[in-house]
Amino acid sequence: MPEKAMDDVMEAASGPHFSGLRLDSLRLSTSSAPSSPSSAKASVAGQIADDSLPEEPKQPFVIGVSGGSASGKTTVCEMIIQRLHDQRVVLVYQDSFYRGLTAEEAERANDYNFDHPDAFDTDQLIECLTKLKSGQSVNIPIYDFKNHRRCHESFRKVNASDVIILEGILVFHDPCVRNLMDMKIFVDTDADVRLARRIRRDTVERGRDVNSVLEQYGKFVKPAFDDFVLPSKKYADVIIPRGGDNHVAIDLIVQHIQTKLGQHDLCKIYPNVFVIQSTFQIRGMHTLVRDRDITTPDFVFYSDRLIRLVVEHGLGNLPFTEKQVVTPTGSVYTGVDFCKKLCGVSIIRSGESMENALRACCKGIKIGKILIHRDGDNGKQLIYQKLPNDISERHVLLLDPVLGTGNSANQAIELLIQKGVPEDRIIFLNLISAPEGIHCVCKRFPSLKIVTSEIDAGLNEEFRVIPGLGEYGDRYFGTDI
Ligand SMILES: Nc1ncnc2c1ncn2[C@@H]1O[C@H](COP(=O)(O)OP(=O)(O)O)[C@@H](O)[C@H]1O
Ligand SMILES: Nc1ccn([C@@H]2O[C@H](COP(=O)(O)O)[C@@H](O)[C@H]2O)c(=O)n1
Ligand SMILES: [Mg+2]
Repeated sequence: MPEKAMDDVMEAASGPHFSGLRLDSLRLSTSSAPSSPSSAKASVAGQIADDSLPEEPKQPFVIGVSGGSASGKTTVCEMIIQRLHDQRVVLVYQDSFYRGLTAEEAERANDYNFDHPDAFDTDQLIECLTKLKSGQSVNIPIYDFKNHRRCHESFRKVNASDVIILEGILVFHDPCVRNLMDMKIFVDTDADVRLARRIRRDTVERGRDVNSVLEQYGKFVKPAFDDFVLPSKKYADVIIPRGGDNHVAIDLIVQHIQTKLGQHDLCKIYPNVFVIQSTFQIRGMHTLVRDRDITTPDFVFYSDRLIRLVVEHGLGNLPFTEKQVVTPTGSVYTGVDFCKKLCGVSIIRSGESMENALRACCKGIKIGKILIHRDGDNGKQLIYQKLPNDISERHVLLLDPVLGTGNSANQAIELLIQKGVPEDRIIFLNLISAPEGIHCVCKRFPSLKIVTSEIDAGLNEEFRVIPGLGEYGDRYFGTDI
């Protein structure tokens, strides 16, 4: 199997995006960076015990979606995925595990019962699902409904995810498959609606004619539904009447999944850490800025968009006073007045990339600067600082797009506190944050707020954020070439 072919069908929904905390990559535990990678590793156990985190890496949440053919299983799954936009979700089709007919069988495909459990390679399905559940990536076969065969040249590579959805007519039939599921959903749609949809779909998408669809339905699909699919409905935790039309049921299911998955673990530990609500737009922008091949203008453009969102979110954490205005209709509108005593402080050099967004949101805002030398002296050397004289009376938005070890951040925050800024008046704005940096800053300054757009997996041996986006300042200011 050529490597390229596998890459070509790389699963988009499970791409290189790690917004969840991975305990296996949590290496740093003390409130300052360890002096060596080995000491970092050695401190893992202490950190986990300290923060009451579970010792095992989180297992993905597995959802089974069953129902008759054309009941709307795929449609329901796609709606769930759309609503779970801030989680990594992967959809696995039982259909991918159809055994595939020999040339001889394919000639008499009309006599083949595709609705019987034996038509699927269930052992292979169990192997794939078990691997995915344990966090490994898998190659899933690609099945062609037109010629009833598997594509032997390529696979669909599916990566580890937070949620795995397995859908298919018989996913509740085998007890071993059922036992891998955390939640079972049955899509219940009237038989006549299913048949009508199936005729339309199979003639349009699966290369069939109406007569063959009707013949197959009477001979195999309906009897198998009665013998295997319907009896498996009793295993369902949730039954969705009317499939994708039932928005109430789908919303309730999504809420349940979100509760099960919970917030980011670090937000539970540190209530002052805020990760902005993810959307496909935000994930798309992160995908672009993290791509090492993006051009500098595009990097700047999408970073600016993301930074603007972080800044707006950060401003939303400032205190406000009630204010009433009279509208042109003569009515009174009761709203709020912004907090006026503000200033920005950028940590040179990459923090300066966030100044424009701050200026765009807060007209005429004062912006101070701090330069900290990161190499040598364990990153604690303050080289330069220029801050507004009245900074102690202001709320401070501290700007640095990447929170790595937390050493520079702590140095900057220390300086602000020395200048008389109360800790709870500092909001630290990041684009991406490493869990190690969050621990480091939040342990030392528990009243300070951190607002970030994504929390990454961790730091590597060189204390660089992984997956991260490289040297932010160089990429933003075009000095990386
Ligand atoms: N609520 C719905 N309203 C109209 N058409 C639908 C609805 N749900 C599904 N369909 C259509 O019916 C066909 C079968 O739906 P699909 O979700 O693929 O079913 P399944 O995965 O259960 O076989 C598709 O062509 C789909 O677009
Ligand atoms: N070569 C094949 C394989 C399967 N089928 C039919 O597909 C149905 C399952 O897919 P759904 O998306 O409808 O769940 C199943 O009822 C098989 O009859 C086929 O026609 N040809
Ligand atoms: Mg389907």
